[in-house]
Amino acid sequence: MARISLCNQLIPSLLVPMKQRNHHQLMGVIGLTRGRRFSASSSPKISMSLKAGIVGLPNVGKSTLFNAVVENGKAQAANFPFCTIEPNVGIVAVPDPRLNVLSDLSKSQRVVPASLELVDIAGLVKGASQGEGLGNKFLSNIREVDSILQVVRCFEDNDVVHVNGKVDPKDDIDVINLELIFSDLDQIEKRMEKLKKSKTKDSQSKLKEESERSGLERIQQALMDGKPARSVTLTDSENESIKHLCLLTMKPVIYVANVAESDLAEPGENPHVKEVMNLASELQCGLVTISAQVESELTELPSEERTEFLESLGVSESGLGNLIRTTYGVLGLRTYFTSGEKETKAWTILAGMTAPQAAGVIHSDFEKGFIRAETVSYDDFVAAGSLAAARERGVLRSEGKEYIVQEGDVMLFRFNV
Ligand SMILES: Nc1ncnc2c1ncn2[C@@H]1O[C@H](COP(=O)(O)OP(=O)(O)OP(=O)(O)O)[C@@H](O)[C@H]1O
Ligand SMILES: [Mg+2]
Repeated sequence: MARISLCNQLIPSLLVPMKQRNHHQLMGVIGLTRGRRFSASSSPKISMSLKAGIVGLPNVGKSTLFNAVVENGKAQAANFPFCTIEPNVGIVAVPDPRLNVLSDLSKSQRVVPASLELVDIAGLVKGASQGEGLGNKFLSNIREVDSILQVVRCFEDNDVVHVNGKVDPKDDIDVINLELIFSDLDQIEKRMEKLKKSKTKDSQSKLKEESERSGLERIQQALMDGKPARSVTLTDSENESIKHLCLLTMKPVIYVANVAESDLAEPGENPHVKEVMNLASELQCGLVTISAQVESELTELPSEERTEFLESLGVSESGLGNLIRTTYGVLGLRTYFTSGEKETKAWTILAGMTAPQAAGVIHSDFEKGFIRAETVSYDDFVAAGSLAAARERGVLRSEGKEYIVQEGDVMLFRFNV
């Protein structure tokens, strides 16, 4: 079911027990994320946080981008007072215009967007997988993220030093990819040694180990050919058995072409960007063009001056919304909503999740005691104006345990505890 391996936990760790018993309609929960508590009575609540790591060579604009996104995320979602957990980890809201529409219709007291956690990882250099430039430490930081945003320098500026002396996106991408590949090869080798020595007798575990071994052998071959692990088609059991290794080249990648402000209006004219575009499609990666410098300057401006500045550069909006939405999409995530007077909230699930699993994202009790879900598509909800009106029109459906939650569903769960 889950198409991607998420090393970072997907389901929110713990939720405070519900006070009431028996049949409930869901609403108002309290979530704990990474040891931080966001109570229902104070405004910020974070449903499920997935990590995206900003990766790249040194001095390509990673921190500039991180600061702009996090600063902007804060400004956009003032309901995240704990935005920055550590200096280089920030939480950003996933912009979604549907939230305000739903909130207006339901006259909600607050809006809670889905969120992403962004990690600014230090620059990698050639030899990182052998420990060069603290490489092993940085590579282990990458192991903990769910997706990789690889910043690729596409701007020329003699005042900004390039570690390899010239702007060359293909070379830069190759350096990073090779280090990730080396690191995975190293890890696979160690794991294979362990599996060789395994004395497992029980047949179930033996089968598992067999799956792991065959999966790893195929990945190893691909890596030796310079291809990422994600390019290998694995069986479900192979996929499952290798998940625990959190292989770096298994993670989805988005290239972030960092361009000069003069290239923002027509990025396709820049030969460096063209090169990154070709590589992105060849390597099945996402692509976003952005100017980290411009985004960072935008955060310094009062909001009324931002549009003017963007217009002077020939663009109509900041690239950050697109970057965050693309990251969310590349992770194979879907959004469903709950919407009522108290709040309208976007919940994050994986594509293919059933109604009970989606309910479990809010609270594990909702999954255990799931009875049914009342659900209506976003468009039908908006046309009707409310859940009650949707029910009267006959567009609010009652769905059971097998229902696969669809993008944009507005849901109400009935459950028993
Ligand atoms: N699009 C751009 N156009 C021009 N200059 C830029 C652009 N993006 C970033 N820079 C400049 O590049 C320099 C390096 O940026 P930054 O510190 O963000 O890099 P970094 O990748 O985080 O580096 P490190 O790996 O060393 O932490 C800064 O001076 C920044 O202003
Ligand atoms: Mg930096």
